[in-house]
Amino acid sequence: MKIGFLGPKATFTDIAVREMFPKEESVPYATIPDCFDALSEDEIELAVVPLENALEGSVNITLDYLVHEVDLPIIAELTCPIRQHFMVHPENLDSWKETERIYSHSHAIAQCHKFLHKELKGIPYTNTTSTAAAAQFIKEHPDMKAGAIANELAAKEYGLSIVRKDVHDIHYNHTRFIVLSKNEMPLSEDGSSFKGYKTTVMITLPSDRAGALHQVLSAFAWRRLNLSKIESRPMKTGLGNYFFIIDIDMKQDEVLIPGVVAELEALDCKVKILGSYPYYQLGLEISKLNTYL
Ligand SMILES: O=C(O)C(=O)C[C@]1(C(=O)O)C=C[C@@H](O)C=C1
Repeated sequence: MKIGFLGPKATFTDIAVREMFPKEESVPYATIPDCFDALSEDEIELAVVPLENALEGSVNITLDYLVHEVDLPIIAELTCPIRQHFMVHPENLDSWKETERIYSHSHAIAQCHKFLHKELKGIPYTNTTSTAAAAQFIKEHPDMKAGAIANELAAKEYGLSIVRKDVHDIHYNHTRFIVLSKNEMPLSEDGSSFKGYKTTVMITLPSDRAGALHQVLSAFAWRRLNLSKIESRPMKTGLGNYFFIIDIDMKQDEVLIPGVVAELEALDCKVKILGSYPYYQLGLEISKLNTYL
């Protein structure tokens, strides 16, 4: 089975894939849309992309592609701990305090705001397509006074020196990744990483109706359906038009979820189920990193 992921080698997404699918072939793609396209065009059977970080919130490009650009179901969700480190080219190790530019994924930069403000105040950032892309760039530019924020595997993969470890603002830093596939794929319910099932729905409210969101939420509430996430995003059809993404804390059944969908449709809402899938909490053991190289 071929699995596409946000690359290059040694992104956090790559680590999530290695943890969840250790025996499968994996293929890096430069951007999140490239992963979606590769799956749509059957170059790969699964795609793994980041969805949400505990400190920085949703990865909007993933949400927007899921809703506006493709029709690909979510078949699993993987949550991984995220540890960010600041690294430079080994040739610049002694002079790292003279860093003139910091490279990383925008989410990673935002997760390390306190460190950057305190130790590298005022140094400009350049956003890259992933943390590992930043590490690769630093490897290829020893002549530049630059550093990257990335993980330990990336430091090893691209031969960089970590000068500050664990520079993310808050200890509890996790990112959720989603696995997409055109085909149903039985995934294991054994082992301690399996945590349960979720169903994700996208809901568009009828325009300008007072109390519409309240009615939507009560359709879930009186059925005692537990919601673990509710998020709104612009419809891209004009200011003030939003859709909602709601995670229901259960597997799709034959009664409650079809009931909620029918009730919402009767309220003139548009409802689309984006997936009903198992979710996993992966613990990244640092000792395992060496086996990935
Ligand atoms: O750049 C990476 O390493 C990724 O896998 C992407 C990503 C993200 O998009 O949030 C994943 C985890 C971290 O939160 C930072 C970056």
